[in-house]
Amino acid sequence: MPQPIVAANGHDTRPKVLVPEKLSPDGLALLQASLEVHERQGLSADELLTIVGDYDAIIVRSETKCTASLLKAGKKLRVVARAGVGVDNVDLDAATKLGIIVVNSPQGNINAAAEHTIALLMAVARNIGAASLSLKGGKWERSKLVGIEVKGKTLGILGLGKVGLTVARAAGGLGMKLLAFDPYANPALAAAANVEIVPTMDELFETAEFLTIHTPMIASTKGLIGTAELSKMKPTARVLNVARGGIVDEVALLAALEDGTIAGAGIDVWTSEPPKPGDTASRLIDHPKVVATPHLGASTHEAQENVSIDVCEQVLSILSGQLPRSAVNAPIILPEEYRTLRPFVVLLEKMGSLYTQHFSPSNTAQQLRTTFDLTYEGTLASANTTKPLFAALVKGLLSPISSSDSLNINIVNAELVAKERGILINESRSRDQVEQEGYSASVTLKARLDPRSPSASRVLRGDPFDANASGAGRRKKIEDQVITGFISHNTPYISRLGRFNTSFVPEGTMLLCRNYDEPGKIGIVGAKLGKSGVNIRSMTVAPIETSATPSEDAGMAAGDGQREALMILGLDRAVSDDVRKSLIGEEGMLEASVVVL
Ligand SMILES: NC(=O)C1=CN([C@@H]2O[C@H](COP(=O)(O)OP(=O)(O)OC[C@H]3O[C@@H](n4cnc5c(N)ncnc54)[C@H](O)[C@@H]3O)[C@@H](O)[C@H]2O)C=CC1
Ligand SMILES: O=C(O)C(=O)COP(=O)(O)O
Repeated sequence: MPQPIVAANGHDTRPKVLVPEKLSPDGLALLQASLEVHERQGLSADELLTIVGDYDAIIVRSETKCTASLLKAGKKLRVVARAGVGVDNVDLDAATKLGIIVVNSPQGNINAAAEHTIALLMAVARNIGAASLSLKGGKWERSKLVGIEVKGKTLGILGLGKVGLTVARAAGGLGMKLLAFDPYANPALAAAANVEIVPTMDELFETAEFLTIHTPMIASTKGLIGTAELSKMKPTARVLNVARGGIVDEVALLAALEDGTIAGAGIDVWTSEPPKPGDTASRLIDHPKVVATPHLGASTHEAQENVSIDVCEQVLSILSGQLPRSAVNAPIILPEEYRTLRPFVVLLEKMGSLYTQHFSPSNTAQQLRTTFDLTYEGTLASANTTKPLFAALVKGLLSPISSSDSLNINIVNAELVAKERGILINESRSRDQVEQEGYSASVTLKARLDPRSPSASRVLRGDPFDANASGAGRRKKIEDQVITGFISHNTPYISRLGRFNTSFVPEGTMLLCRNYDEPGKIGIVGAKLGKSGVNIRSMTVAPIETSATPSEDAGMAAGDGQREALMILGLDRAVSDDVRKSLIGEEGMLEASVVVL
């Protein structure tokens, strides 16, 4: 949980949450201890745009339009929380691109929406709206307001998801016959609720005495019910919409009511909310055959408490570095799964960063354009998801060459970002036992020739060393660009770097020197570093019997079969590039790179 932090100047530096709509205080109370919560109802779109940049999270209902420009203006935004189900007011593509997690509350108001649908069903069947108005107007019109019973009538359900099924169960209790059209319906759940799934939408339109809509508002459902569909319905039929305005075309619905194509409608949601005076929605609201409510489906105390607590808990999770339970634009990862993966997330980020700094420092943020094989070995091969590891690797690869504020990479946008930067990562699993030295899982990152550029076969990439150095100091084959890491006692280790088997903790500033395995090399490096005021904190030497031959490995003098060693030094401060270069000039020193991990 984020802790309250007060800066030296006394200002509150807790993460900030903007709440521009009415949210139940039950959830907000959870935030108040560790976050700065600003409830600002009634802001215009422009005002919102001006202030959103100050906030780490925004919690909305259906009124706030989280457009691409609003999300872009939210420079610090890490989460958009929708206290409800429908996320059609959030530009999900833009959020994903920006690495902003969008969460919702998929269960909290389902019952409320279903009960509201039943309320409209009964109100439409029994003329409740008109009767109430008439009586309040001093009239007593019993014979004019005779209704119909729903018992024995057919309810057609378009969209048999959570709300649709809950409506079905309640309507079944009222003795209705239940039909549904939903290409993705769960047949077992449908059968258990006595719902017959029909193969075509037309069958629903033709048979239903009441048609109720419970699909989300997405491109394929916008205007799903128009003049053609309404004309297939019985003249006695009534339409209910507690899903979203615009799924039923309002102009077509008004015409169908006026010319008697259908008998009535119960509508909770509108194309434009609130409807503007004089527009079609307003004419529908005034229509005597319509029972209208102002988007009240989720407006019960119970539902508002549920959704508020649900999304506030998720905001807290995300702002404290955990994963939410209902991310709309990210994979669902169970907390216990994430706990197991967490040390490897740290390892993968370090491996990515080590790769770029050691093997590929001349690349730019725009294009890393490399193909990698990433293999999860041992027990890690059975992980349900590797998304957080993938994201950590992409972040690590790019962090040394991107400014940190442009680098909001997480499970939401990692794949997109990798694609944009030309990075191809092939993930695979190897169940071979890696039980040794107290660890049972490891990860290997291997660069390989980019199949996208055939000419790459002779291109030697990633010279981490001095391009002016001659002979052995010059270049490294892409096949040698391998890093293996493992976790022991929650600490990340590198066990292979290039051709060297080693074991070191990738942390802080490190100097990596390849040299002939001869006496005196450590002394030379130590003296040079000491002269420039740099202390050595740790040291590991990894020897190798080199296998390179001059013909295979252009520019490498190691083909003479001389033993090489990789010296890995942990340093207490940064090393200037001049000092690094001066090391390569020394007798038997082949390469030197500095990495910060
Ligand atoms: N009026 C209000 O206050 C409330 C409105 N809602 C609305 O209800 C919608 C549904 O909510 P849930 O049931 O929780 O969603 P859900 O995702 O559980 O169910 C939606 C169902 O619609 C189906 N579907 C999608 N396209 C379809 C199509 N072209 N034809 C037939 N079926 C299709 C899906 O397969 C899915 O089973 C939400 O998206 C939201 O817009 C939800 C809560 C409150
Ligand atoms: O949850 C939904 O999809 C709703 O439509 C509820 O909207 P609201 O939060 O009441 O503005």
